[in-house]
Amino acid sequence: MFWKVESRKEFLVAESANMDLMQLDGELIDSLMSYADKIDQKVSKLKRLAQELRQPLEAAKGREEEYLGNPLHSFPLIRHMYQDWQYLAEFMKKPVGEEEIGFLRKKLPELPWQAETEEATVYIFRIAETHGMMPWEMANGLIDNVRLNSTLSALDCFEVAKLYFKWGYFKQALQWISISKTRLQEEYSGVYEVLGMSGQDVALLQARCLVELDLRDVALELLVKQPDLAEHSTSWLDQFEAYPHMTVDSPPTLGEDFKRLCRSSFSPKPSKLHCRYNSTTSPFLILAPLKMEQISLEPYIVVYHDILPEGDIHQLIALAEPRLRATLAFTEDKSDSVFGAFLPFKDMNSSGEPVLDRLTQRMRDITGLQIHQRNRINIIKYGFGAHYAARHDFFNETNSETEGYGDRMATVMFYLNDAPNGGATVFPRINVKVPAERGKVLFWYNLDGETHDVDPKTVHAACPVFHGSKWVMAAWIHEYDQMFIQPIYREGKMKH
Ligand SMILES: O=C(O)CCC(=O)C(=O)O
Ligand SMILES: [Fe+2]
Repeated sequence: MFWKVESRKEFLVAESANMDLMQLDGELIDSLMSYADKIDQKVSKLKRLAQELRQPLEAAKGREEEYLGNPLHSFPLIRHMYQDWQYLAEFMKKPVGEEEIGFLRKKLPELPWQAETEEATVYIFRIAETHGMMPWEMANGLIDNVRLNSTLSALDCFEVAKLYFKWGYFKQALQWISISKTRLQEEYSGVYEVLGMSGQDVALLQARCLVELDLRDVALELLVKQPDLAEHSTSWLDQFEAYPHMTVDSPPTLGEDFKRLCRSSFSPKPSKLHCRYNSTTSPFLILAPLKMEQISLEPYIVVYHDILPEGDIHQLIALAEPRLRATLAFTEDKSDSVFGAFLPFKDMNSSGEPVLDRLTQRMRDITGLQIHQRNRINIIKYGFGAHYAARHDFFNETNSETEGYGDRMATVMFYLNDAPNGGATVFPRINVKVPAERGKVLFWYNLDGETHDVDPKTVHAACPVFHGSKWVMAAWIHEYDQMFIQPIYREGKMKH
């Protein structure tokens, strides 16, 4: 797996970036209001002028000849006609609110780009898919039995519909369009048109989806009802048939087991494993035994509870937050799984904070293994919709990391906050789900303890977070670092 830092995707993961975005939105709205006020002022000036200019005409009504016989009437008329209209032409031509337009133009490059907006739409898709939510449930803020205090607007739903259409999911696209239409209130249709969503666009996308689903008749019925499309409705449909939709790229694939485990409806079978106090892994534990829960024996997976002191968590998050960068994680087969903000430990370690030493020591105590503060410790923050696609932590191949330190034989992960809405770590092959709970530590071996054969059953993923965020600190523990503490080593079958 490779990491790539993508600074433009910040909006998707960093609350601070979104906060900046909200603040900018506020400034732009203020500027829009001031633009409207300026137009208002011009309009009322013009109306007042028109009223004043009309007065002599009103006074003369029905007795024009007599009226104009008075030089104090005819002179003003001539002067007015010669002078005033020239000035008025100038005044009418004068642009209004140039400053505000300039401000908006200047800010446009700071706003999210299309790629980011699409990515955010993909998050909606991923959450809907993972939790098997119907479009209307998502649009009403119902996710995995949790009711969020928010809804999606007509424009939002239309954007999601376009994404489903792009991927060739015509039925879902139609559902999203129909929600969008019900949210498109008549009185606001003019407003929506300004924002790039006309009734015509909606009807055409709807008709196109219907044609793709071999429902030309229904599509025709729809278009003839649309005043601006009725006349050419058949030629639209002919065109849609002649040029069927070409599916461009594909939606992220989410395994069935992944989805099943991520849902709150999943309840694990009672296991024969149990909880106990561990006081044997390292000398430290004799003094301070830790509450340990066995999750699986093969592969070996355990959870420790109540490990991290509040103060350390606070310090760590405070240290990491300003340094987080939006990140893309690359694997060989999947190149685009953005999953959150990420901070390599070495970037943070330069600050020489004692909390980092304390936490690394804690990891050593828990695992009984050697952990070095190189760049193998990461802090990850998952924002809305962010997840971690299923993969193993071992490489089972020769690369610069395995050559130098051996493979990633074990993983230890601290949950730094409660993430009750999504965010669990799941091992789809062995039906294991570990909810993200503050202060908990998850530890597992990726390789067989004796032979160091890779264990494909350790494939794991992080469920998308659909409300709030999830913070973890994870360390990959390497084989060669254990050289002096693990003398027993038998050659395995599957070793690279
Ligand atoms: O965040 C999680 O639950 C999984 C993270 C993980 O697998 C890793 O960092 O290796
Ligand atoms: Fe992992």
